[in-house]
Amino acid sequence: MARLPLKQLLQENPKKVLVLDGGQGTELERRGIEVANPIWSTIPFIDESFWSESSVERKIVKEMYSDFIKAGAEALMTVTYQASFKSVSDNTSIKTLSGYDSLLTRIVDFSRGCIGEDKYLIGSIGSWGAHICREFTGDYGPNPETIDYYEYFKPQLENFNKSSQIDLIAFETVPNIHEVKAILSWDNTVLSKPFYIGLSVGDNGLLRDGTTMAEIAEFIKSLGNKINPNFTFLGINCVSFNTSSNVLASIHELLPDMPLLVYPNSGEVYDSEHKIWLPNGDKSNTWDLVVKRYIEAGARLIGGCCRTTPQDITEVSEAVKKYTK
Ligand SMILES: C[S+](C)CC[C@H](N)C(=O)O
Ligand SMILES: N[C@@H](CCS)C(=O)O
Ligand SMILES: [Zn+2]
Repeated sequence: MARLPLKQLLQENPKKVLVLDGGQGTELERRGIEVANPIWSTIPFIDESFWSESSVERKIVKEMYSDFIKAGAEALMTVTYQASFKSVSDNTSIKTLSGYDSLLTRIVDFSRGCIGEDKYLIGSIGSWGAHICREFTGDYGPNPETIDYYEYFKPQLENFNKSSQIDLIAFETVPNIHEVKAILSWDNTVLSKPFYIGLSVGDNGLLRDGTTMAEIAEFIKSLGNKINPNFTFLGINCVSFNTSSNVLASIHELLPDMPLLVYPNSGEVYDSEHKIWLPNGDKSNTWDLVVKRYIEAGARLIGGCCRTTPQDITEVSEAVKKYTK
């Protein structure tokens, strides 16, 4: 394996900041793939025709990875954000656990083939809310504490745990405190490789369900040494570009020793009913400025989420080089 284990890389190089890719789902959409459906960006992988060398969609996915790498990405994600067993089995002809497991393994192996051995491959798992498009509201109904998050995540988690290709598991765009607590209650028999949690935070600096960053920090501190040692980064993703550096700084202040990650969206706002992005009224910051702030706030993994492109990652990568010299 050409790459060092991720934790070793970070421990041996305390100043190292890894550059992540941009938003895969919206980037595929920009390149002509129709993603407005219940399994969102995983849709191209479902039809058997994707796996033939002549597939146009296959070429698009390969080119996307190649362009993110050219832009400077060192860690790239599988396109499996909305590929939970529930989402896939409810909405495609794949109904069995074994069929589902084969699909994920195929996607993971294909993704590794696209990015090569020296880049890190992150297994993307969208939050529970993603399958009902509530990742930007955190509205998990009247009893979010009774949802069986483990049952929901288990098939995807087990596939990524056992995969030798996946370096890091990503719980992305998590908007609800009960889901955060559930994930952090799993020990290293359930989550047996490095993982992170990307919180979905509003412009008001609160988790989408209204929980403060201070409450989240207190909860993490309360776990003490019972915390799963594979918990590698905490951070934010798909938060607005403009507010992201303030939110990250507030988490850093509360948890100064926690390695952080950040990959904001473009600042456009998702209309979940029509599955379209509404314009960003105020793109007042630049990547150069926000990346500088992210690094000051303890970020070790920086990239872009929805509606960010290889051009954004070029700017992220240049800024990371500049501020980690
Ligand atoms: C991060 S959002 C743009 C993903 C898509 C959303 N869950 C949907 O299903 O429309
Ligand atoms: N990794 C996912 C996150 C969506 S919020 C994507 O970029 O498509
Ligand atoms: Zn996003």
